[in-house]
Amino acid sequence: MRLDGVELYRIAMPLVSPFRTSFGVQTTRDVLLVRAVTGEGDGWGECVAMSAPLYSAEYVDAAADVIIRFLVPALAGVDLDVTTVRPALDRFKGHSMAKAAVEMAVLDVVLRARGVPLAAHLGAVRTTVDCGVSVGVMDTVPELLDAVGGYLDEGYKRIKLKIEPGWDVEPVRAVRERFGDDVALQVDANTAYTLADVATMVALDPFDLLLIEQPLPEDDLLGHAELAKQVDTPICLDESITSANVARAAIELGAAQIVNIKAGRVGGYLSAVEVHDACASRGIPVWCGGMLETGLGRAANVALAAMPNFTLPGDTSASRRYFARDVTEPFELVNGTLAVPTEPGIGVRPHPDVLAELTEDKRWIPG
Ligand SMILES: CC(=O)N[C@@H](Cc1ccc2ccccc2c1)C(=O)O
Ligand SMILES: [Mg+2]
Repeated sequence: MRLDGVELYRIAMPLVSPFRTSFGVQTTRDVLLVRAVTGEGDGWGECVAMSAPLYSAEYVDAAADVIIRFLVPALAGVDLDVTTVRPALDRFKGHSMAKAAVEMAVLDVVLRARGVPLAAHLGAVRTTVDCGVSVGVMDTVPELLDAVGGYLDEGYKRIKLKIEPGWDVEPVRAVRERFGDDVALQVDANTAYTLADVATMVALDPFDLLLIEQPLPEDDLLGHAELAKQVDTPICLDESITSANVARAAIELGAAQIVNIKAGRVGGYLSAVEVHDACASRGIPVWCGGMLETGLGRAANVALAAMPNFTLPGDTSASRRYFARDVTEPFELVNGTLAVPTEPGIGVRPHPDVLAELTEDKRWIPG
């Protein structure tokens, strides 16, 4: 299968409510979609980078540039297949989210042509995945409790609270006091603390959290290993885990007892499988992280989250958690789960009218 070319779509998706984390507030999702066109059909990929390099070093304009300048040209003349796309892209350093978007589009077009669902290709063992929800930093505790109550009423199986210095122990205590000890509860600091804050992390121990996600900077594996010795709550890494090699190192160092897997962060869904396998062979449970994806990335994430070692609820929330209207048919929560797509490839497509309405820029790159 040869690549005729790639169409890039830049779409702006307003969020249903501002989403605040330790690295800033988001009100709109700035999305880059990749449509791979071949003689046997087309496939869709989604780049999960943000507008600015706040979560990681990548940002949308840079992803578009590296796709146009290097990644699409690298696929010219390649016989597109699930085994040829990564070697063609891996010549280039970094730009994991850009690579993941291109790889996802190629996986989609190839698997659609073969009539194989992505979930089947990845080795899914479930037909539904348990869903958690990520709750932003709020202005007041009452506001937070209202938001958490609403998500619990919707059926989410796990609550994740964003924390940062000054908004950590108090909101966690308030949620425990209001909703009890049985609610599955975890926190995500997005690298906002240092080892000097160990007392704050220890102060979270009494609340029986499932995990503390990425408390320290993404390059501080030894710091996380030291912190893990001083706190009872398991340490989960997100930003730090950029490949299966780093996952193995983090686990060996005792820096991660749990891993959040995001295909975009590790360079694609095939790399995500490698991270899954590296964790599984070391008895480290994983869960599927979220980057406020549209239904396209959400479909692929749900397929990934159906793999055996994804044993904790992920951030694969319903479309309505973020968007009043998704570019695809919305993913709806049913008894706290999302259904794994069963159609070939990623199993979903953008609705043409919605895509046209949301598209701010479109660009064709010949293969
Ligand atoms: C669901 C969740 O908490 N995701 C990320 C953080 C995050 C937060 C906000 C975002 C806004 C735009 C794009 C990506 C984003 C990622 C995390 O687990 O660390
Ligand atoms: Mg995180």
